[in-house]
Amino acid sequence: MSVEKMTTFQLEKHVDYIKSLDKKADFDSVVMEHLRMSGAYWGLTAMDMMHSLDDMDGDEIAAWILKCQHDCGGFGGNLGHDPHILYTLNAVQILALFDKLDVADADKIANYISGLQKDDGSFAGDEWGEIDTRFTYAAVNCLSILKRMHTINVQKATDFLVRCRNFDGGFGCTPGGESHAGQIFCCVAALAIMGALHHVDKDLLGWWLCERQVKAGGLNGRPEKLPDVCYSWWVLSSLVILDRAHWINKEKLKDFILNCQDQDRGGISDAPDDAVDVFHTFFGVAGLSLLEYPGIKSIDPAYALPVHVVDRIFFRQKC
Ligand SMILES: CN(C(=O)[C@H](Cc1cnc[nH]1)NC(=O)OCc1ccccc1)[C@@H](Cc1ccccc1)C(=O)N[C@@H](Cc1c[nH]c2ccccc12)C(=O)NO
Ligand SMILES: [Zn+2]
Repeated sequence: MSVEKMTTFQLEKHVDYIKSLDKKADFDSVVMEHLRMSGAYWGLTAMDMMHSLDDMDGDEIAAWILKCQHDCGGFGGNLGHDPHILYTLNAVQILALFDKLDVADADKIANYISGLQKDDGSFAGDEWGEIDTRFTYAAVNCLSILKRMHTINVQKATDFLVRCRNFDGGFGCTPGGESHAGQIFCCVAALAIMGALHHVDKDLLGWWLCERQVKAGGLNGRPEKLPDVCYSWWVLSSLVILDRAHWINKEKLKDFILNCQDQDRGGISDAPDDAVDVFHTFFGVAGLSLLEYPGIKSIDPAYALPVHVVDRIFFRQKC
């Protein structure tokens, strides 16, 4: 049994790592260029959880986001990139972080998203028509934040997700698709936002999810796979929504995530001693947040936004 170096959360190092990203023009930033909107959402949400969103220029970022919007209402992953439902969600999430939802035309965005819903209740990701439960989650999260849920057929959206339920209690990307932690998160979170969690067998799915924890403490995405920090989010957020989070060993998961930090340069990787990236840094901080690690703001397990942001959206007193 190797003695893992016991470590604490290196908050300041992770803040500096994320701030350094914008200036880098290395391989990663080129490869990730088409999903820069997602990268911005991961980095900025992590910054807010670490009490450092004020270090970022919200006005400059909001201006860039609006330049990524097309006439159809959808947002692309970067300037000049085609609109897609995933980046439209990320754009709206970032505006919510900065309390700048007022700069978005909610009706125009809702029109884009509702136009992607099919007769069977499913959602396409864009005009090319790929169907995936990820896109239902993106549609439902985004429209809920914009208060435009009435622009889609919620009952048919729910019926499609139920048709994607498997015998193991999990969900796949389409009916008959095998259960995968990422798809399970999307379906469980979307059902929670639509108030339809009664369609989920919490004990059956809770068992499948807690079985994702390996001896080393980390969580994997499917049976027999290696543990990966991002599954700390996909699996644990689903368990929190199903009220079964106490079925895993939280202490061992916390140590696994802390062990994936780069102690010197900051950032969190998918597994110990791997290269860090902004994606796993976000999902590592979000996992620690769900584990109620001291000094990290709470994150909402369904909206994937800090709780104070979700509260501001839904409970702001209209003066
Ligand atoms: C395109 N992506 C992936 O395929 C990652 C790759 C990976 C990371 N660790 C193990 N594999 N896989 C991934 O996100 O799988 C989780 C998943 C799968 C399907 C549905 C939802 C989540 C990553 C980017 C990436 C690529 C390569 C290495 C690290 C990060 C990615 O953008 N994932 C998306 C997953 C996703 C796509 N659509 C979504 C809709 C809602 C929620 C999540 C997503 C995301 O988390 N957006 O916020
Ligand atoms: Zn991962």
